[in-house]
Amino acid sequence: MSLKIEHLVGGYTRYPILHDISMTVDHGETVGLIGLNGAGKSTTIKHIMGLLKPFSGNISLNGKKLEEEPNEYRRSIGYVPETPALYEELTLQEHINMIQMSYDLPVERVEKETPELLKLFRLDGKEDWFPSNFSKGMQQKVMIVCALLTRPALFVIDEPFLGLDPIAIRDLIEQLDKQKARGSSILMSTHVLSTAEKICDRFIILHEGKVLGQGTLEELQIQYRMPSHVSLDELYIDVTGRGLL
Ligand SMILES: Nc1ncnc2c1ncn2[C@@H]1O[C@H](COP(=O)(O)OP(=O)(O)OP(=O)(O)O)[C@@H](O)[C@H]1O
Repeated sequence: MSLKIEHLVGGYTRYPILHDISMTVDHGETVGLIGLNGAGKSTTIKHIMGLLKPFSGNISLNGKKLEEEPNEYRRSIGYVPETPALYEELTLQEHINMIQMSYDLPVERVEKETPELLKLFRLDGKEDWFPSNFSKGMQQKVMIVCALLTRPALFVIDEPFLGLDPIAIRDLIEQLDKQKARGSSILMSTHVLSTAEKICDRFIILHEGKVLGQGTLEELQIQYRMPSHVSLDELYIDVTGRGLL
């Protein structure tokens, strides 16, 4: 699955937040979307998810825009938002059942994988509980389990590491690796650059609604004339610092 964003101008009101954003996430690739608070990461993700309409520009999955094949487009993406969105009146098991039905997932596979994933994320035994009463990190895990069950072609994950404990982060990374080995692509926004450096193939640096740079760490080091020992953290602070001047 490849995601292509071309010359996206977008935002919430008539004043654009994103200015001429172009980027791609290729088949089987993990791309890190990084940028300061307010840079436009979540806004970009909301446009990809079709929650906001572009003022101009195109967003396509395997060449198809959301308007062309809305169901196929939406089913191809597993979205884990920054703020978990759960149904107050549904139990954990009912959330799983709803995902199975709405994505028309094979029942046997869901019945086999659900206990494994719930155990992995230490949510086992809580099937009859209401996730709306869970802690923020536990709610995030419910969203992650639901997204993993759908085996999407593209994972879009907003700030995956902020609410999770270190064991859950390790387990999430392992699960994403497995999905990637099956050919899924991953786009994640994150501030945790040391982890992003380990797991992302490429990075897109957003700054004030514009793409300041993109590429592998090596390509960014060359682009910004920095030595090869410079970490993503150091590079990012230097580059965004220059952008702020
Ligand atoms: N619902 C909204 N309505 C109007 N403007 C918004 C809304 N949400 C965000 N913005 C504005 O859009 C800009 C980009 O915000 P966005 O949430 O995309 O940043 P971000 O890069 O995800 O930041 P963070 O790292 O803090 O999550 C900010 O100036 C913000 O004030």
